[in-house]
Amino acid sequence: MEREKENLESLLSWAAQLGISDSTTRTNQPQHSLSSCLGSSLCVSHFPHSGGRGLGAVRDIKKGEAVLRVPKSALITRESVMEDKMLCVAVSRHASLSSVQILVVCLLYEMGKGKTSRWHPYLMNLPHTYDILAMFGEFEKRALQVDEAIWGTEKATLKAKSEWKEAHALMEDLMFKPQFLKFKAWVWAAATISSRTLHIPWDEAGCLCPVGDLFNYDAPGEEPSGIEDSEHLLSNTSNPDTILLSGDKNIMVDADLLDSHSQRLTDGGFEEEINAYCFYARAYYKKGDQVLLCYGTYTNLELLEHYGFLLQENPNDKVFIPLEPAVYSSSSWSKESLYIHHNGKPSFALLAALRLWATPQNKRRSVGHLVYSGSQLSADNEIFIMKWLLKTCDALLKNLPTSLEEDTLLLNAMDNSHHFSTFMGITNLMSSRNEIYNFLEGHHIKDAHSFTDVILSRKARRSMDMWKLAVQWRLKYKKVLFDCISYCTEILDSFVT
Ligand SMILES: C[S@@+](CC[C@H](N)C(=O)[O-])C[C@H]1O[C@@H](n2cnc3c(N)ncnc32)[C@H](O)[C@@H]1O
Repeated sequence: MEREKENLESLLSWAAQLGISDSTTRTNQPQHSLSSCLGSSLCVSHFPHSGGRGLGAVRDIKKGEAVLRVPKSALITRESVMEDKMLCVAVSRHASLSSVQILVVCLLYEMGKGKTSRWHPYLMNLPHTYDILAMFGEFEKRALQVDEAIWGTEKATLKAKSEWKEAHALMEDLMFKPQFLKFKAWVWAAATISSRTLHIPWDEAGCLCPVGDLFNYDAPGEEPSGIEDSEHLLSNTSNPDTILLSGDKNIMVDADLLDSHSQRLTDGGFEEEINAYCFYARAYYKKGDQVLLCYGTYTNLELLEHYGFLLQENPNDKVFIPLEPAVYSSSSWSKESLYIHHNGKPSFALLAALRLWATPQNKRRSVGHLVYSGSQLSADNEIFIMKWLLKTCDALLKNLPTSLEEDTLLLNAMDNSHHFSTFMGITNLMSSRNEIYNFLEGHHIKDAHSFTDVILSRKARRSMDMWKLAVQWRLKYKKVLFDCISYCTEILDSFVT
């Protein structure tokens, strides 16, 4: 704890010397006299329920106010790390590596320099572990229960493994110490890059931004000009003028639509004129509030994949349900647009595609204009698709190994796991306990005489943290299906009365 505090203090005074500042007066000048780059607008604080370490407001802050500036010279980019000639020459011999793989190698290279790294105070403050999907072991992966999420985890692990293997020769050329050559080191560095880089216009790999990467995440709101409208536009424009938003989440939208709503998906950006990364308040904050940053639009599974957390209330969460091939082929909606919203309502495109699919083939052309405007076609058509949706969601829920109630109980047990006997006591109330046995077996506590004496090892604790994320994710998934059933029931009832 004491060490953490010291590390943070050196980060903040080092940052002041580099010209990083939260002061409202604009200067990129180093502030040698200051012991901290913060204090005018922000301070580092702990927010246990929304991200842990983060940035809090030290005064009331207005929406749109500048809250932090980080000069270009402080950023870790491929370009800045490759000022090191040896690294630059070695990288040039491995042209097939992606920009992100090279940035991961750059980070490990700087870590290997220890105290001689120019970013040492920053590197000392990086998290030691991450709970991203690629870190999930077999047990945590299975705990997700839903095929789509299990495949996502497998894909993330395979991707990390193959990227590490491809970069191995470069890391050997650079004579990395054995601990930096390990897969574990690679996953740590790749997770750091995935969860902390910010967009810069000159390098698709992005940058690590000291102090700027202490902002925790806030989801973009549920504005009517959001993705739902964008989907609508996409499938109706023959040649959409597409742009790319939010890092590697390739959401294509009509540029005119975006301009017209002047929607800002992030609250920070690199500003050429002042050669610095600048951050602006995305909301009004009272003194003491956490000041948040929107990194982009993510579902909970994507948040788990890239950042290792999920949101209890995520307006951008989606649940995909299995659809018959004929649903996809009956309309031009993209597969990605056919989902159930976080609140249980089917997406505009899903409703439209189902309405069309439930229409006899020879009548589809004549109702096309109604479908694309979001109108119901007939009472029979609407009742049919609502019954179909309800049945599909119900079957999905029934096929999962645990119920919504059991997951709620399990999460409650996990929240009390500091007393292991309490954890066991609560889980005794669950009807299916296979998962509990697997956890106990995996961590050699199955045969403990008394659970009162059990203290979880560090490994078991980490596994429980990831298991908890998996249970939170599947519970959210189940809630969405459950809410969709309620939505369908309500619509069906409205036809009866
Ligand atoms: C850019 S860092 C933010 C600062 C970070 N909390 C730290 O201590 O360094 C992003 C990481 O913070 C955590 N995080 C950010 N926003 C969060 C939120 N709303 N809820 C939970 N964790 C969050 C996640 O671990 C994520 O990978």
